[in-house]
Amino acid sequence: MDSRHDSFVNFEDKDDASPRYTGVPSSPLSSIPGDFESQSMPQYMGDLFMLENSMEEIGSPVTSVSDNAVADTVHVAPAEMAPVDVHIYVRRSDRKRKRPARYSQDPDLGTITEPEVDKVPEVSERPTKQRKVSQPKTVRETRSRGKQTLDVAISPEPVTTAQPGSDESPASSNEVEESMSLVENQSKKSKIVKIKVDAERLGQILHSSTMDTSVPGLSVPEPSASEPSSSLPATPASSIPGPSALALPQEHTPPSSLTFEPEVVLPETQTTFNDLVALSVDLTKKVSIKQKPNPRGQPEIWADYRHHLCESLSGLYASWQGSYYGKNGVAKAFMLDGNGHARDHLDEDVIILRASGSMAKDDDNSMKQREDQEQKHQYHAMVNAINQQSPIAVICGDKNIQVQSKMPHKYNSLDWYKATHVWTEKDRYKVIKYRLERLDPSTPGWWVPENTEPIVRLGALGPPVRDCCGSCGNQYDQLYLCGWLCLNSKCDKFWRLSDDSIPDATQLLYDPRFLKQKTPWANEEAPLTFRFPLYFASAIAGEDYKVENLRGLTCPVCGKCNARVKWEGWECTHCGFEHKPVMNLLPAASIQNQNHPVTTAYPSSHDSASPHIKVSVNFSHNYRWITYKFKVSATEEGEVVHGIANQVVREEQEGPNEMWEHLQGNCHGLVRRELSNALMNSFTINYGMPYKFIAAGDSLPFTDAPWPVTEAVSRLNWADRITSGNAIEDQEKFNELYLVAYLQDQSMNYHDDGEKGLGATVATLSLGARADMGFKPKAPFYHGMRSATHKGKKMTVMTMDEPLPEFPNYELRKQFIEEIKNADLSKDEEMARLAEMAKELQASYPPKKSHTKVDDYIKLSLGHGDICIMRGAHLQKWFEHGVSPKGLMRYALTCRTVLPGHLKKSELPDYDVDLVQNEYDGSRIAR
Ligand SMILES: O=C(O)CCC(=O)C(=O)O
Repeated sequence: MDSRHDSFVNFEDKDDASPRYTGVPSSPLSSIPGDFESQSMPQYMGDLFMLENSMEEIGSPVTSVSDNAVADTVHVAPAEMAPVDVHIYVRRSDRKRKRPARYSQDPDLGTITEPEVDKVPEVSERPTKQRKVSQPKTVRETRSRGKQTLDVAISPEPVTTAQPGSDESPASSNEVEESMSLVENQSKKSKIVKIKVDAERLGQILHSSTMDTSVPGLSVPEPSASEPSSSLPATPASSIPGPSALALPQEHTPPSSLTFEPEVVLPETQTTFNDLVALSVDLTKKVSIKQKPNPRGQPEIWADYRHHLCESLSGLYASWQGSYYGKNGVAKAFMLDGNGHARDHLDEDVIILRASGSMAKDDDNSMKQREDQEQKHQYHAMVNAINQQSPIAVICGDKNIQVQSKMPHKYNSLDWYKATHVWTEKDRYKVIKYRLERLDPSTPGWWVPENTEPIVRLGALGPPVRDCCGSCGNQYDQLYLCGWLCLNSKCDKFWRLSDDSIPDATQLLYDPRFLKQKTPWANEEAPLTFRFPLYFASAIAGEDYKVENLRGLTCPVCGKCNARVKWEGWECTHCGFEHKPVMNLLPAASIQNQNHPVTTAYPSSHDSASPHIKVSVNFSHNYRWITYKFKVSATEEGEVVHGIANQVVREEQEGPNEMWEHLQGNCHGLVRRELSNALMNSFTINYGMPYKFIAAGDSLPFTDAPWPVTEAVSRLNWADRITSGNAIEDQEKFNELYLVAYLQDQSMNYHDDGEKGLGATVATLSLGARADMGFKPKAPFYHGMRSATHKGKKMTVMTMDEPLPEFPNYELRKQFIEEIKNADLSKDEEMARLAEMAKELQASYPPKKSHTKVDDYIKLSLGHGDICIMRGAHLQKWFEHGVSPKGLMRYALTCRTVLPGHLKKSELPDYDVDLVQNEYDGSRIAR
């Protein structure tokens, strides 16, 4: 199989060690010394992020208003705590009410969907009663990050529960339909009191009483005449955050028909709870992709294909498959596409996402989490991004379910973000989650639906509730309205509510104060625009061939990402923008390696070969000709010849130096071919007979070729003759030349040139940078095992190919092959036996010895002007070769003989492929 296209260009700086295909972070965690879990984080960062086991102290007493919509308890702080404030209210329950804001699985979306519209905390089926609650003592304000916040504790005084006009008996503490948990730090000592609260009604009351209607965007209904809102206790809206600071959506305004119980005190923190539920539901609403509204704008950059995106944004986002990109241990970018985690969130300013990894395909082919996510490199890279205040770029795919609007393109840049929180949650498995906040939220993002206003702006709700774990002592923000949770995955209270229960993962609603908090950074400037500056040719020789200067184009006109496909420069396939700076060429003199100077003497060899390879050497025409002969199968031989050129060869008239310099300026039409959602690594062009693996018609006549092409064909024919001993009239002449131009770091993966209908000899002239070329037997041949599918079942079976003596398990394999040949087995029996044999072969390998990897038999070091000839009808069937150049720029001019009959009539070229030229005879370099 031809796998030469499998390698993609990594356009990043040379020092980047990141893998090309995966979302695995690129770099070692060099910036994270030792055991990260035990590190203290800087005090000044304390407000900005949550980090497991970080030891930052916030100091202020923490009160958490907590409740999920179905939890039943009010946690009351112990009596000795001071100050003690009571904020409980009552309502009549509404047993008909739908379940609270909760997520449900929508088969259409295949993911979580918006909660039910009627979003109120769940109520019990029990009859309800009004409860009188003790009056609050004080409301204490504390200051946090320059904002007023409310610390609330609750008095341990008894709770009365008789509702006026109700004949129901007081509810027991078990009769709670909704609760709010007000917890002081010493949660272990908390006393639990259960009350009924009608959140909706409460919301109504509060809307009509404490809302500051002057807040822009706030929609508050006029209180109706029947509403005794004037009897509300006077709580200056200006003194507290909460509803006065909320911009509540109209649809969550409660109905105005309910009556108010004047004896109930309305605490401000409580005030927000019901609104918080509604707000949370509204903020986390999800709409199916088809129903998403149009965005108000367009992304700065966009792409149709992942490889065009990655090549254009390399250095910022170069993850061909994964959703995450990091470099040197710092998170750089995320790609958000598909469904994500159930509680992923993406609004105009905030993103919550799950760490990538730990997923595997389920039986139904969907990706499912299969194991706990651990705090690995990606986690630490996010922590580094937080600590270093290093912005993160976010790209959104058109399959993203969280984003509020329809994505105009397959991939769209969103914006730059601050990483603010990393933490661990738990569903079935532990999940690592991140919170990102827009770096500059001053103007609405382009993806905000047109004609809409944000529901609530960043920071408008004040800071989130923060509490401290009674067991591990760590402090965390409260993430969900169900209550505060310890997020230290090593703590015995991890992911437990204050009553020690584990929250129902399907019922979790984000606390809007957590979602919408504002995190100040010292510098909130984006480090780059997504439209990268254009590259202009450098005056420095060779600079234009450097990998970082080859990255794709983020079109300055339309924003489309276009990989660099043409040798001549960049083109936008959307708007036609072109950028073709004239490249500064590398002179032949620059090829000389001062450590290994090539002189007029026969150059020394830098090749290596396995001991079983027969090596012979000849010297002629200023080439050192080394021949490597080896068995390519049990019955056939093949050879690889390496002609190492010296200075005389290189400097010959129309020789390698002149060819090299001419080709750089005159070989037009080189392209990186687009093949099944990838681009071939290097630039290529084909002359003469069409070479099958390139689409027919992509070949040019030799008459259109620059002179070094026809010169190379002639020289390679000559080299084949003098190394094979064939007379010119017996020679199967080359009629095709495939020219490959490798720029820095481009390479060709292991492949064979065994397309059917090709002659037995393939020869290459190498120009420019030195390259390693490896030859090895194909893995199934070498190890005697291959994968097979039999009756729909995937299995590894032994191959029946006769092994070579140097292969592993040589004797055993021969014995097995004989056994199969002599046994009279049905196909099923044979496959079963071959599978058993493969197991036995595997078992006989020493521990840690790979049974898929194969080492090179021969490694050539090809220099400028060198010739490589592969000869043998079966060499390409059993062996493969791969090339990795080591310098800035290299050409390989490879000739084959495309035999008559190889191409269908329709594939035959409509030009003459015969080379009318003088045959090269090497006379100028004879020695
Ligand atoms: O780059 C080279 O030297 C060889 C190229 C090659 O293997 C091919 O064209 O198939």
